[in-house]
Amino acid sequence: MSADLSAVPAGPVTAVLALGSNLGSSPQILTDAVAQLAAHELVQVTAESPLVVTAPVGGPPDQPEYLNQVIEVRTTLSPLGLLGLAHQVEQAHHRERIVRWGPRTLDIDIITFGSLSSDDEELTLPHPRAAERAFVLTPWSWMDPGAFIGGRSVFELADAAADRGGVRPYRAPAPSDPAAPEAHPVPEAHPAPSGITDAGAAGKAAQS
Ligand SMILES: Nc1ncnc2c1ncn2[C@@H]1O[C@H](COP(=O)(O)OP(=O)(O)OP(=O)(O)O)[C@@H](O)[C@H]1O
Ligand SMILES: Nc1nc2c(c(=O)[nH]1)N=C(CO)CN2
Repeated sequence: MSADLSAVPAGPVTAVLALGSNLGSSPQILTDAVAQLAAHELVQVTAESPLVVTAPVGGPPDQPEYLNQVIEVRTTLSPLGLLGLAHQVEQAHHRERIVRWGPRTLDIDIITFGSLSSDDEELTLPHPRAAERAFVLTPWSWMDPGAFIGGRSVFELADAAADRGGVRPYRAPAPSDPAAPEAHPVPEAHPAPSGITDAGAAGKAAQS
């Protein structure tokens, strides 16, 4: 399939994004990331799932649990423009790619972009592993119980996913809660995240 991933859509397209973090102050990182995506003039965040705590799937066995969330956006960015924006937001949170499926401050995957299909390695749509990941499907089904991916019900896929038992709702700790989890330490000291700009987002067009 060869979709034109740089094409700016004629009108707003609904896309589903999955966010994950297991290094640093994950609840704050996800909150900031959604705000940074929403701050782009060509992106509107139209729905947000609850946060979920999830057991790591793949990668190093000793990595911390993840905090995951799924959001829906309406955008007039091109598919690659939206990917570029996702990468900018990841970089603002010092995402490093060291080990495949290794721990990260922030990961943003594009799960669907309208009804687009793409087998391009740079941007595969729908996301090739989303339909088997409860850490994506469960929060997505809570946000939108009628959602489909690849013609299949997200709700039913979540129920069938091998990692479904590793997903639970996130409960924000009360400030005085002795069980409040520590933020997962990030290996190196990093400067505060910088603001997100349009600079790297391809396919930018005037809002329609
Ligand atoms: N649907 C997609 N969403 C995000 N990135 C994608 C997608 N399809 C392909 N990619 C490409 O995958 C590359 C690797 O992405 P990343 O390092 O975030 O993978 P990952 O999140 O660790 O693993 P996984 O792809 O299994 O979720 C990116 O540079 C990007 O170009
Ligand atoms: N629980 C969980 N496991 C993962 C996650 C994630 O976000 N949550 N992301 C991965 C690569 O994208 C690999 N494994």
